[in-house]
Amino acid sequence: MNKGVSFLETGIHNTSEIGRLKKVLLHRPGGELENLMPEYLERLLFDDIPYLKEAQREHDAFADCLRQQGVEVVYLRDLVAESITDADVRADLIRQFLEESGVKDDRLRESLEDFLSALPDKEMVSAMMAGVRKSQLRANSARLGDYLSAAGDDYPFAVDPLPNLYFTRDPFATIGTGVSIHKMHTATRNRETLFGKFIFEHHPDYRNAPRWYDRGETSSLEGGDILILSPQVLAVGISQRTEEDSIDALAETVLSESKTFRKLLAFDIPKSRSFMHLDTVFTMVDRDKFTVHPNILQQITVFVMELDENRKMKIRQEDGRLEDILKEHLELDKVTLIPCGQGSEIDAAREQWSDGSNTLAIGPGEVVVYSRNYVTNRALEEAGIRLHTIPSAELSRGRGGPRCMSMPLWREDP
Ligand SMILES: NC(=[NH2+])NCCC[C@H](N)C(=O)O
Repeated sequence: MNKGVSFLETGIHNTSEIGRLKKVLLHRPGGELENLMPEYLERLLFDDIPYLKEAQREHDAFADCLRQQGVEVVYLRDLVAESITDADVRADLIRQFLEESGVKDDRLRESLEDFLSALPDKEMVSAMMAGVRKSQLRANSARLGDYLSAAGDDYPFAVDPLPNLYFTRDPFATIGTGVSIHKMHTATRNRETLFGKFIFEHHPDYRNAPRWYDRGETSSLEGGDILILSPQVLAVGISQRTEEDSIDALAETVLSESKTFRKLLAFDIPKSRSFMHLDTVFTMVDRDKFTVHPNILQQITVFVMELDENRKMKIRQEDGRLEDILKEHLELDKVTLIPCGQGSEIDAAREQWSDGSNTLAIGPGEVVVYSRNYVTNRALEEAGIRLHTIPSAELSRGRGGPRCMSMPLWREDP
């Protein structure tokens, strides 16, 4: 395939986990983290409140590390702002955003519309991401302030924050030259996918990308569950966040419409908060090497999905060890699994909780990892993997690592 042409056509080229990374989408955490309150943490999928200034410093170190390795970094806020191609698109974005934010009261909605409309594009997108405090609207209009006080509702937000946005891996995913836009498992994250919808409908560089899945579907699918093992083989987790029905639908479109993919391996993993996505327990670090959380290895079941000669989906369960299953389907001589925590049950559990198994490959055998997971990192190094280590004290409090915090837009073929 002519890479140059495909890149110009859809803006996306992502046929593996490990091909040299050329362009990646990040989100620098912003005001949304300062709208976290202890009583709403669980609903907002956080376990603690990161210190924003440090989280931004760590995130900038992540972006700089990628740039130093020749990766072009683009930011979600900028892509959304660049998708606002005219006044109608802008009005549409505001309208849909407020509708999906559950703003029902007319006066409140009008006041929010005024508030957002008065901001320049980038600031408006940041304000949507951060959420809107009622106190910000009160400051804008004394009359609305009286009304809000009279309404007797002491919930402090007119619009909730979107604190999980820095995990750009999840709301949509690039696969081959196309994209799947997701229906998220929780209401908290579902509004994030609206930004994806606008980018892939309006952004001049990305609006031609084929759509493998859409946010209007009824079952949930999240990007942390989607791994591109090779240009032919996709892996998708059946997890706390991704349902079997979604995998059936994704397999149907990707296997029949994409140029290269021939098989989908569905990984059934335990459904729990600490293993929310497949990429929290399993990531690819080289052509034939993977890092995996050893404490759940026995609990993973793999199903193979393929279209037969009549283009009917065939599904069969694989038995045997994970390394043998991977070896067979990736047509390799040998596969090495590198256990998170280097064989210690305790170190594995602790480091997996802070995303020790969640590596971002920027080329074959070369990955970005969190500094705090030093036991796992030693195991990776001993297995011959080259590490780029980034600071992680604050970012890790959101329960996601370097892979969760990145969405590749363009990788070279592996
Ligand atoms: N791809 C990932 N593993 N993403 C991690 C997302 C973490 C986020 N707090 C959530 O619960 O949704």
